Amino acid sequence: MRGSLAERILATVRDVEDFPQPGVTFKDITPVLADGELLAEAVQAHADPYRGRVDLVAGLEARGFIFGAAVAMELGVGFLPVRKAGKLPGPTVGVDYALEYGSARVEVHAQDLPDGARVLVVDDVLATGGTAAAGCRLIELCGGSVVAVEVLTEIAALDGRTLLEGYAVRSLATV
Ligand SMILES: O=P(O)(O)OC[C@H]1O[C@H](OP(=O)(O)OP(=O)(O)O)[C@H](O)[C@@H]1O
Ligand SMILES: Nc1ncnc2[nH]cnc12
Repeated sequence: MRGSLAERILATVRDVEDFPQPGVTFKDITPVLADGELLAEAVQAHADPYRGRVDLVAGLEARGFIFGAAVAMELGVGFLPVRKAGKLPGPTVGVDYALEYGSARVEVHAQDLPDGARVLVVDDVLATGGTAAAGCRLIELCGGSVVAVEVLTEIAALDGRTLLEGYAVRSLATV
């Protein structure tokens, strides 16, 4: 018998030990991308609660671009790439944040985010929550309002929801 969407996502995401550095168990979502049926179901599940409720989908680099752009198309709205530092030609607005393995900065083209836009933030993995929290802060700095944060997979032990307190966070599959 076919399992639930969450069970099938968890069975498909691949654990890679010691990547990108010793001690980290990396959640590799590429097998989900390779499964056309599961990918379509995941994108639809991400989009369903937000039909008519968002003006823009923001995807977090890099894997959030893949799911986010697909969700934006499913919702019939535009897509805003939230990029790592130095990738956008600008002018940009940016926020620094800490990662499970290092630190980083995310940036957007604020002129592509209309004032007051209702934004859905999409990524593949929620770990410490640093990336998603930085993305949410960035959208608010630019005058947008965050409707929710959608992730394919949440690593509950890393407690990402603490950094995202006050935001609606939904994960399709939690480990
Ligand atoms: O909740 P956090 O602890 O912030 O971690 C989650 C983030 O980490 C991964 O991206 P990564 O920074 O590895 O970048 P990449 O997608 O460009 O490889 C993942 O795709 C999320 O964006
Ligand atoms: N363990 C992990 N797997 C995949 N992406 C991550 N981002 C931060 N921690 C991660």
